[in-house]
Amino acid sequence: MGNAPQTANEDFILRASKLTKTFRGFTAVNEVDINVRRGHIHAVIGPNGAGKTTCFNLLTKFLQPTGGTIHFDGIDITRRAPADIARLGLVRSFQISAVFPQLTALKNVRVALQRRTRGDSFDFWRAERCLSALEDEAMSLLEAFGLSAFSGVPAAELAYGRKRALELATTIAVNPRMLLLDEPMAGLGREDIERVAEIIRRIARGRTVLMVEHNLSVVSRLSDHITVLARGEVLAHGDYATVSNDERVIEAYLGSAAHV
Ligand SMILES: Nc1ncnc2c1ncn2[C@@H]1O[C@H](COP(=O)(O)OP(=O)(O)OP(=O)(O)O)[C@@H](O)[C@H]1O
Repeated sequence: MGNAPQTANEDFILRASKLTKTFRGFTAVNEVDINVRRGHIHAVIGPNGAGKTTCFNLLTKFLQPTGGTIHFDGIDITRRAPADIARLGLVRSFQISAVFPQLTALKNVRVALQRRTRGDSFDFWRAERCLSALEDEAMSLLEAFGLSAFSGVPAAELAYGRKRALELATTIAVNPRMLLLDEPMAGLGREDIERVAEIIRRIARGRTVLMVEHNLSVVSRLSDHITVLARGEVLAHGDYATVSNDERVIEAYLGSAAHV
């Protein structure tokens, strides 16, 4: 379907329209439309310098757009602050999680669960007794993320892939409606990639995921819908078969290290 227009009555949880970002006269993102369907895993891909990271930072409100609008579940969030949209349920990985290296995996998840029930602020003076009430829930989250054997291990001592899994577990603990992941596979070896891909698949049950990802093999297996950016503009969108057969996409990737 390439660049076919998307109709207004489809159930999009996130809608970015004509999103634009200019840095001192250089337009890094130019009138980009991204519509993310509720319950989908949506990937944003593109060759180096395409504007993916800038787009991600615009959607998570870490950057203010020069132009365009962003709606989350019908609410105009174009001018909202990151913490504000996190409260609405649109959460960037590692925005909330902040894994504490000296705390065990279990304590990290427990603190994150406490945060869900108490909102944004930590209250370290809360009785240890109260935190213990969340122990069972924390253990089952660790189990879901393949970390139960590491519950007593300080986060700092976990292998890289497991640390990534813990970060995702603490993000999910706050129960976001939509999760935005910035290159979740970056720096991971083959085995960890499989593990994290499975975690993302599980996370996506019952919520929406948008990810910027370089690993096209992962994108092809995980994504329901893909937006391809090149030179700050949307080149194509659709499922993997559609975009990977698009002449303009193939051309944009030629000469870059990755091929679709
Ligand atoms: N703060 C900034 N100031 C000036 N130019 C910027 C800034 N941030 C990004 N750019 C430029 O905008 C363009 C898009 O960058 P961006 O990092 O969004 O691309 P990307 O698709 O994420 O690239 P990569 O895959 O290499 O990470 C690049 O030309 C980059 O140099």
